[in-house]
Amino acid sequence: MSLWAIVPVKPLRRGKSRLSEILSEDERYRLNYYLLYHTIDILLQVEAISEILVVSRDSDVLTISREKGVRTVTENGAPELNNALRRASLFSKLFANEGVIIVPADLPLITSEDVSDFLAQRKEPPTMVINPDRHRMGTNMLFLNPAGLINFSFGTDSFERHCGLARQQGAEVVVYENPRIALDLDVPEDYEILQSSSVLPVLQ
Ligand SMILES: Nc1nc2c(ncn2[C@@H]2O[C@H](COP(=O)(O)OP(=O)(O)OP(=O)(O)O)[C@@H](O)[C@H]2O)c(=O)[nH]1
Ligand SMILES: C=C(OP(=O)(O)O)C(=O)O
Repeated sequence: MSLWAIVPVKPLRRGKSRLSEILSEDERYRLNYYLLYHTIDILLQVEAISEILVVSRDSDVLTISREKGVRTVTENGAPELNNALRRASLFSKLFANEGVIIVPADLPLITSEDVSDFLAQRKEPPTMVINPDRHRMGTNMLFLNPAGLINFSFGTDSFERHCGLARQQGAEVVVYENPRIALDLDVPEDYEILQSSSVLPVLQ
């Protein structure tokens, strides 16, 4: 039995561009580097996850990930999150007979217990577990079983869209709302919330 985690990662010098008002390019690079390590370290501790797959077009991201002992897939085609996830999913669904969990690398507060608790919500397939962002608009964590249950549709207002797509497939949808999973680091306001929780030592 096999449950795969897929982690999409933008090039370290390009990711978190919406923070460019408050962080220099070097600071954003260091932040992205920290978030990549943090995400892999957390996922390595989650017992229910059998394989971790990082998808990126950045050779440094792929090298770091392999050094940490996780699988990688090189993104191809137009640089876009749903394309990258589709490619990783094509590979993982050959093996992931217990489904896939999508974990964006910009959830700085998550712990391995949060991921385990999220996965504990899964039902018999077809099923989807989803944790929206703190505005209940975006999608911050997604579990699908079977792995190809829906076509990924990340982007503006993806929370309701992902729920609708899964229901169209007759899947049982569980909405899980853990506030740590709900905090993704997108805009300066998110960064201010994080600074007050002292979880980003690399930039302090
Ligand atoms: N492989 C891959 N990952 C992506 C791509 N776009 C976003 N991601 C990753 O998907 C997750 C969520 O992305 P966003 O919240 O949009 O973060 P971001 O793209 O770094 O942020 P901005 O540059 O501010 O738009 C992060 O782990 C990103 O690194 C992409 O085109 N390819
Ligand atoms: C891509 C998404 O969000 P963001 O880029 O705002 O993190 C999403 O939630 O579907």
